[in-house]
Amino acid sequence: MAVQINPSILSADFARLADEAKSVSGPEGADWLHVDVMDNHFVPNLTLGVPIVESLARATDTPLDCHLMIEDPDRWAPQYVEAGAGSVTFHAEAAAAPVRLAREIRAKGARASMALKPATPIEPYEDLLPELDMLLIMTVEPGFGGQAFLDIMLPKIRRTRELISKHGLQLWLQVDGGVSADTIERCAEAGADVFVAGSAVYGATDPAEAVRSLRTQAAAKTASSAWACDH
Ligand SMILES: O=C(CO)[C@H](O)[C@H](O)COP(=O)(O)O
Ligand SMILES: [Fe+2]
Repeated sequence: MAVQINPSILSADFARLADEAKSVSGPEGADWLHVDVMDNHFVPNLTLGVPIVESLARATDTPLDCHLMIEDPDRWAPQYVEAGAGSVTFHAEAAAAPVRLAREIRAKGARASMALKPATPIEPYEDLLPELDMLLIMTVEPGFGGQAFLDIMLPKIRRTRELISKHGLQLWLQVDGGVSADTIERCAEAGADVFVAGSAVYGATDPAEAVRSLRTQAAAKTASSAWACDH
């Protein structure tokens, strides 16, 4: 699979969401738009919910990648599929029944994805990987944009890529938090193929150019990485 760049609207102007979405759309633009849903319980911040995702889905052709940093995703995640999300990520630490939830998200027609906070290891979830379309490794503590990338997550990205290869799975490996021109190559080399970037895209003078440039960097590193040979 080609590398994918998913700008996070957490760093966009919330009063101009439709325009901000359009600013990164187009043939060489965002593969997905990353939508951070925070409930001030699972994380100490509050962003947006189902009605805004519904409006955003109508306002852009770019598919929505909803990252749910919320308690009780078992109850809420299916509603984000109904709101128009093409991919829904719930947190392993919050889901009561992750297998049942992933199956429900898929049955409703979206890609099912699970996220791990920095202190959550991948190993207990090895047997669940076939139930997922994407695994998200957080490279900051979830809750806020603009934080520094945690280099200590690189071994977890590598181990996860090894598990994906070992089981011959197609699932995508996403990284989220502090991904920028300075850090994206390390993530790509370690085995990530889907890159969320908030401040590195919406903090740039030209967000569309930032997407293109990040993709070029990641693709070059992926092509020269050992893990990509059997990808
Ligand atoms: O999930 C998130 C934070 O919890 C965001 O997606 C992430 O932080 C993106 O912002 P940046 O690229 O500026 O770190
Ligand atoms: Fe996110």
